[in-house]
Amino acid sequence: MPGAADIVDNMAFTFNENALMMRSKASLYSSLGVLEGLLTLYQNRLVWSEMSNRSSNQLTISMDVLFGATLSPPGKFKFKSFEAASVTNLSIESSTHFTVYTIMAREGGKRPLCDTWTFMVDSEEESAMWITLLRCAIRPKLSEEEVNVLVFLNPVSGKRKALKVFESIAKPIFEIGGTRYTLKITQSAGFAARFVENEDLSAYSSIVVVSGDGLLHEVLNGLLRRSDWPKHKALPIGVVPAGTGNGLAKSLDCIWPEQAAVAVVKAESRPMDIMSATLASGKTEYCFLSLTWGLMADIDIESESMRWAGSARLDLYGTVRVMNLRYYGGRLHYLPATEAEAEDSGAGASHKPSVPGGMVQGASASSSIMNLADRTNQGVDDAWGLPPPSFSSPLVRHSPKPMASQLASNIQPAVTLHPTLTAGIQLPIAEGSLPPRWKTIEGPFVQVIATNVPWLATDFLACQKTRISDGTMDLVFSRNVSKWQLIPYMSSSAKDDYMNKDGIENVKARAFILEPTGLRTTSRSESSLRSIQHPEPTMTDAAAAAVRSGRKSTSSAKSPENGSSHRPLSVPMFSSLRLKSFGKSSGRNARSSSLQAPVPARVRSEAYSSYHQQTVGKSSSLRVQGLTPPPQQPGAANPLSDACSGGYGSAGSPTTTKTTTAAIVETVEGGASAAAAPRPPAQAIFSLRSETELASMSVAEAAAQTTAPAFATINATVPAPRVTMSPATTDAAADAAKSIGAPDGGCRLVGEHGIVDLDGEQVELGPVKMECLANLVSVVCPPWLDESQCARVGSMPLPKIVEPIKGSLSREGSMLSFSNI
Ligand SMILES: Nc1ncnc2c1ncn2[C@@H]1O[C@H](COP(=O)(O)OP(=O)(O)OP(=O)(O)O)[C@@H](O)[C@H]1O
Repeated sequence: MPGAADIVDNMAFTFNENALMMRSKASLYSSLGVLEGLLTLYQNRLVWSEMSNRSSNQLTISMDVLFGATLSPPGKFKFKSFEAASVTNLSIESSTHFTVYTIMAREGGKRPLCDTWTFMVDSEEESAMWITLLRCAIRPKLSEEEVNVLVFLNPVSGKRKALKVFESIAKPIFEIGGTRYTLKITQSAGFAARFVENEDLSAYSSIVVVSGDGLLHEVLNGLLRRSDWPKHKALPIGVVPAGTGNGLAKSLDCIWPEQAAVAVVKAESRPMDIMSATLASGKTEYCFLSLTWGLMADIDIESESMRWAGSARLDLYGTVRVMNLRYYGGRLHYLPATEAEAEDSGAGASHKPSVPGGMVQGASASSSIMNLADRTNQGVDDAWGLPPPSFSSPLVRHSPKPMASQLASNIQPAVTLHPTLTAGIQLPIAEGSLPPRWKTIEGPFVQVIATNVPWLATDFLACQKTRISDGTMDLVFSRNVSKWQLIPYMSSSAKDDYMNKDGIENVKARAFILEPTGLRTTSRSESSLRSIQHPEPTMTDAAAAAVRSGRKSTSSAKSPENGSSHRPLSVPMFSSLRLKSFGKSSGRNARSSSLQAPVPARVRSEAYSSYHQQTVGKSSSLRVQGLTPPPQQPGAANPLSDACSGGYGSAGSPTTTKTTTAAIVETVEGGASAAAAPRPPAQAIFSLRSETELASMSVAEAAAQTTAPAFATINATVPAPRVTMSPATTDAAADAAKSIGAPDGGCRLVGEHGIVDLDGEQVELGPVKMECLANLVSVVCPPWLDESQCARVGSMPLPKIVEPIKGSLSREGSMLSFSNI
């Protein structure tokens, strides 16, 4: 029977950018019993291979689906929930066993599958090291010490279940994933905004809300009101959905709280545009979701009193409103996106978000985590009956398929938009006064939606082709349309091909100005529509307040002019204009803005890279514009004004906001790359020499000679980042390493990104490696760790010697292949 060493000796592996981080013998708890094997951690996957004469099962877990690692008690455990798993496993201080946690998306929007895999290694130290390195691999951008997530929880979100969602799902997932957090339960509306506006945020690595879109809107605006906001623009912001509409979470394909919590653990982010809207009062609000005027805003705001119905309130009241359509007088001026912009964002775009890798989807609070034994060979029907996606039969390597939403990882920054697209345009807009390329559409309108995301609520697909970081927004509007034409659009069955047909018009725009003329009618008869073409807008606060409180008196009044069901209102009546998400909370915000707003009966809005909340402007009293950057400290760089130098429609520096794969948002000046830029690789202290070479020289000599990267000289036996040295040389090695600044603990860095000569072909080597000389266990020092952090990893108690890795390189494809098992 071949031993482990024989098997490993005969391994042939294809070397690619997937760097090896650790490998040791490990037994896997499975339905077949405890199987002996070899566990290998690569940067992008965890591979376990059985070492047995009888069978040679193999398990490959992609890092995309792996979100946690904890010590665990001996034996095979079946957990009923994340909470149970965390309570049991996190109380363990040392063990030779550890468990890894996976989560995978399922088709059809079903609750994701969660799973656990338990391994046994030779020593407690080795087990601890596995946990450390697994967590490094799961969240490659941040060390555990750097993570401190500021969590705001709105206890009154949605059906008031946010606390339960947090306690039973998010919190245990954070803990399992080694993610420190600071929880703030909001005491009132405005609590979170005040906190982020005034408190020192330097201790936090990201901000996450457990709520709907409304609280996120609050947080974004609080953040952008800070005088030092540019300092925080790269702070990721995310949402664990627990609200009513949850439009952002849906648009990010992250509607299950588990998915969102896992995304937070992984600390990955993606860019997102922001829309700025300036109210008539001069107050600027930032939105990440949409701006609605007319039908949608009415539904949202006027159904506030039906919050008890959860998200159904939007459907229920939506039906009422569609059956009793209102028509609003107004003009919509917009700057169309250029053909190139429209092509970039529209053609072939999916409503599925593009999400960097690593986003995984989760399970429910009531779901339980089960062991392999409970799942193997079970069907997919059982949410926990994972048909072992990663537990394959011999010779069939199975890599769990990344979730469907993991599309392009190279999210492009938002297209540069000029923050002065509407500057210089005077309101009211006189005939011919708009700059070139601007277009005007006359109302009356049933609705105008400016959307930055496809979904405004979990069941309302507003515009399938909208993309959250293309630097443009989609205007979707309806004018002379009947309720019957609207129904298909209002249902979630609306697809792209529905646009620009049957009364649903859609254009891509870079900026727009909405100029309500002050009238609302419930009739679409020609005479009614004609009669409101040129109303005399006047506005009183009382009337605005009536609108904002959703009273319908004005809309139902008879026209004194023609006796039809509409009439020019005694005071102009405007639809709600909502900034924010399709949630009620935003309505409150919107209303308060409106109340303070003076008369101007125009709305001006501009997305330069907008946060888009379903922002609001309820009524003529709102004026929305996207031009005013948040106040800044003197001398501070202002990405908004810096980008203002061109004329109308000209491009300037991109100003974007980022969100996570799941839900994380962060502002970035100059595009996604600024925030996404990897940390510089750790400094190379040693270069790696071939085994033979090192064996023939003393450690001190080797240390002295290997101060420069020398991967080009390395031959094909090198990719296993380890060399064999006798224990006698260990102390000397440690001393030598210390003398040139290598970390304590017998570990040293052995190189940085470099090139190896592989069968005559130059192959790029992965990240910096750290070699632990003391016991020949090699780990890769991830590029995001600096030298001292590597030292910390290296100084951990190290496992016993594991089998040396030998073998030869071959280029037989991109995946690791085992030739002999
Ligand atoms: N403790 C609190 N009491 C009352 N209101 C609060 C509190 N905390 C936050 N709010 C406000 O509640 C509003 C509702 O927000 P949230 O978005 O969380 O829920 P939702 O409206 O049900 O969901 P969605 O916005 O997705 O439809 C927010 O605008 C926020 O300002």
